[in-house]
Amino acid sequence: MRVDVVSIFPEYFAPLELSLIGRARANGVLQLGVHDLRTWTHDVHRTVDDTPYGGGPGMVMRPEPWGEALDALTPAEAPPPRLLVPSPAGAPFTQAMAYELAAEPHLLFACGRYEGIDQRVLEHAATRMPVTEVSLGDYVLFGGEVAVLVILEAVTRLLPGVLGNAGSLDEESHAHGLLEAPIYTKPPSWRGHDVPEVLRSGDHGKIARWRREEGLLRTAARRPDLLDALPADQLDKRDIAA
Ligand SMILES: COc1cccc(COC(=O)c2cn[nH]c2)c1
Repeated sequence: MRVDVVSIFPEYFAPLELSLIGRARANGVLQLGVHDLRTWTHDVHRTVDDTPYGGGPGMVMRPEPWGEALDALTPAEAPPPRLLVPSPAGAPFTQAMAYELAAEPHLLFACGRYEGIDQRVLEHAATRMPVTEVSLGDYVLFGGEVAVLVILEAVTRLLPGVLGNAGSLDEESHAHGLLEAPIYTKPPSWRGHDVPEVLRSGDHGKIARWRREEGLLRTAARRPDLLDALPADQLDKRDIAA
């Protein structure tokens, strides 16, 4: 997968050299390009923002530098990249979207700052490539950079060969639309707290049932919204005989 990121703070992405994403790059699973938006400015002050039409606080990112940046990063002959714009006004980012993005050959991230990017940038881009504004949650950050780090981590770990034990993918939270059950390791007793007996029983059927039950109870307690989203056949309300 190729990923390009455009930002006025390209140094935000230095950490990507480290940890798993660094390994993904090393073994060629991920090609990452980080670009400074100011590359595509031509004035002596390298201006990327201006005041908002219609008034209001803050500044807006000008369309011209973005237009030239997206042109430069959208190769004419190859299939167009998918443009992702982290934004408080975006569609919720979910594990399902992470899987969807992990299947894309080329992602192009636009990091907004200030009050945002002139809307015409997205309108024009949409005539050449798929454009998705994506939200990580109902709060406002200074800019899209941190959101891109989150999305890239969620997506990269789904790429083949990035996670050592692929098994850990299909049992994690949100893999089945539910929260994961509690997990334990040695010692069997620690500061008076014991590991649930069932997990040490060796009865794998019983363990699987216990984990599903615990996952359902946790989901009902912390994320009832996820229960409502479950396909009917996956959830027998009696399962949560609390
Ligand atoms: C595109 O314009 C802007 C403007 C301001 C901040 C940002 C960064 O994104 C967020 O703040 C965000 C993403 N998910 N939840 C919050 C983008």
